[in-house]
Amino acid sequence: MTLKVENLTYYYTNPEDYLFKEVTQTFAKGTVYAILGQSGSGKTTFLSLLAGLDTPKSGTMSYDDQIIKASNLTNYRKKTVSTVFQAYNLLTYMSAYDNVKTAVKISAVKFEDEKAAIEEALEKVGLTNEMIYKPVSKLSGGQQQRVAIARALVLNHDVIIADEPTGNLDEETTAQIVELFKKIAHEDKKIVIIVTHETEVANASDVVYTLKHRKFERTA
Ligand SMILES: Nc1ncnc2c1ncn2[C@@H]1O[C@H](COP(=O)(O)OP(=O)(O)OP(=O)(O)O)[C@@H](O)[C@H]1O
Repeated sequence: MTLKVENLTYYYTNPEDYLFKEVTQTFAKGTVYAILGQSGSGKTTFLSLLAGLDTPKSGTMSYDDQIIKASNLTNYRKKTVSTVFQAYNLLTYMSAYDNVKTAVKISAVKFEDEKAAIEEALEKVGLTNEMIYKPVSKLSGGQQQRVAIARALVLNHDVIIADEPTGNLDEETTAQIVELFKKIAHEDKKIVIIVTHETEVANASDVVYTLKHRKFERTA
């Protein structure tokens, strides 16, 4: 399983003001990738292409050697990719359990034992039984991000994309969340791609790309 981009080019309005041009990269399962780059360099834009939220101006993206066409993006988002954001984006008046359950409901995926699947995802990210049934607003930032990660995991998609997932967290919690992403990639054989501006996150990742001068370079 690999996610590949080939000759990917993107600009918002003016082709000469491209953010990146003809980028070719392969993302393999079992690996955590960090994408570094200065503010405004285009990291979030690149992630939005990988997440199937936007289409490139030219070039292709493929998963498992199948080109993902614009007409297939909805399917790709439903079946292959899940996202985690800096701001957690949880329904804070609901419990962790209900947040994950809501994602399952929206996806329309049917589990044989839905409760067990939701509890398993929440347990995997290190939340105790006591934590998962109280309102998310009563959890710490790190715990809330774990809920968001469980929500991304429950559908068992192959690609997990995270945009500054530790941007609101202290150093120690950041290290724990990065360890969690590594466990997910290494043990569950997922592709994990993290946009970050934190060198500690990059240092802990398996592969680092830096978007600099409108080019991607492997820097670790
Ligand atoms: N919808 C949009 N329309 C036009 N320009 C945009 C749009 N979204 C972003 N941009 C511009 O594209 C450039 C790249 O933005 P992007 O958010 O991808 O950068 P980034 O590297 O993720 O930045 P940061 O680290 O600050 O989040 C910026 O100059 C931004 O102003």
